[in-house]
This record gives sequence, structure tokens and C-alpha cells, in this order.
Amino acid sequence: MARRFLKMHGLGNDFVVLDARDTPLSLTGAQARVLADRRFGVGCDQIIILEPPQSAGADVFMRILNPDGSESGACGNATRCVASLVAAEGMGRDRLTVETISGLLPAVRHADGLVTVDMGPARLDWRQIPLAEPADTLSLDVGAGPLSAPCAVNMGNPHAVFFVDDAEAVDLASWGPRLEHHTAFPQRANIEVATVVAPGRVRMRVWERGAGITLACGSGACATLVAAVRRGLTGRRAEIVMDGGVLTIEWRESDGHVLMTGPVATAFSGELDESLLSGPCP
Ligand SMILES: N[C@H](CCC[C@H](N)C(=O)O)C(=O)O
Repeated sequence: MARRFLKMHGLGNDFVVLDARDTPLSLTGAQARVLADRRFGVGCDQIIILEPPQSAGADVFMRILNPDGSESGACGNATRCVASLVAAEGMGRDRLTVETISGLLPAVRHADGLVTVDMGPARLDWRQIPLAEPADTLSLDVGAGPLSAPCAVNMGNPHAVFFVDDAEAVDLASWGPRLEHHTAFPQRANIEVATVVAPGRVRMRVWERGAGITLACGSGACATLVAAVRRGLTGRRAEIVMDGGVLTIEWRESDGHVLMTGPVATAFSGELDESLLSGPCP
């Protein structure tokens, strides 16, 4: 049976969105790899599968698969896209909750089309990242090339944020994969390099776990803000400037939750040919 999809993105971090709420769908790692492949398949940074909510209070369950077939516990840019999609179904509903394997994420769609997601609490204990052994997550004894002493934050997925003098100058294609697979990270990690370019404004580039360099990373922007606050580099609200655009992030004092605000976009819709998920994989 052919299956329809939506191609959406948040600041150029792009997604193939499949709706499995009425017709169940489970993709093997190999199928995810071919679907996410930019030549053999549709191509995307993550595959997003909408499923019926599992918890009371949730409006939709969002499953997140990386192009390498691994599953992630968070995808901030996609959460905004899904929130906007489901809100539009609800005839003017602007508040809803997206569920992931990491928890419930309340979202609100604003009149200007921007979406704010409560990405939940920043998890900062070494066990929550997770790390292979006890460590101070404020500054890890981890490095490669010019990068060292990252701050580790879990936003439903693991991040290691390296502060540098010039984020543009970092050879992320070289150092990103080595750090993603560093032995300190038993579940690997998303790797951010960040430079505070002005008060309340941080330039960040990202090597995503299981995906590589992407134009933007919502959970990475959240992790970067939290790391910057912990290091005394910014206040609790800042703009994170990525290759694809800017997200506004706030680490709420009252409950430690991280709020992310940014745009969403739909590029096109289409239909997956049956052969795509049954044929030979690259
Ligand atoms: N692009 C996503 C992050 C994907 C994270 C994934 N690469 C992982 O394995 O954690 C975002 O906007 O938050």
C-alpha cells in the first residue's frame, strides 16, 4: 500500500513525516536508512512517525528516527512541526501536547505561526546524559583536535556543547564523528560548537548523532543555552544562531524546563512508492 508523507522542516532541519495514527507503521533500521537517503529515498535529517498518544494528556505520539536508523528521544524542530500540523487539524486549536519516548512536550502555536515547545527539564546528572562513568557534566575530560572540556546536557537526547572562540572555524566534519562516538558517551552524543557573539546571542553549529551536520537542531539549541547559562556566559534567555536560522531559548527558573520558540515550514507532500520500503537498501 502506498503511503503518503509530508516533507517539513524547522530552519532547514528537515523531516519526512509519516502519519501512522490510523494505519500502523514500523520501519526497520534499513528501511529508515533508505527513506532518509537523499538519492535512494526522499531524504531528510530525521524520519518522524505520528502514532496514537500513549499517555493521558497527550494529543499525538511522535517517533523519531535518524538517517542511520537509530531512534532519538528528542527532536525540537520536528516537535514544532508536529505541533503545528496537529493544531491545524484541530480547527484553531493552538495548545496541544506532543509525546515522545522522553516525555510529554506541551506546545503552543502563536498567531504569527511561530511555535513554542516546552522541551522539558534539562537533565544534568552524569547518569542522565548518560556518561560511561561519574563526571562533572559542567566540564568533561573529553576532546578531539581543537575541541575540549564540553558541557553535557540531556534534553531527551544526549548533547556535548563545546565553547570555542570561533564556531565558524571548527572542522566539524572531522571532529564531529569522532566526538559523537567518544567512549565517554555510551549512547553516543549530539555535538555542538558554540561561540557567544553578543550578550544574549550564541552562534552554534551542530554535528547530530546519527545524522551528521544539520542546518539547525532544536534540542541542541536548548542544550547550548543551558550550557551557556551554567558557564555564566549568557542569561537564561538567548537567541541561538544556527546555519539555518535563529531559535529563542529560555531556561525557566521556576521548574528548570527549557522553552524553545521558532518557525515551522512544509515544503511538499508526496507518496512513497511501495518498492521504496521493500526493495534493496543502499
Ligand atoms: N534535529 C533534532 C535533534 C535530533 C537528535 C538526534 N540526532 C539524536 O540522535 O539525538 C532537533 O531539532 O532537536
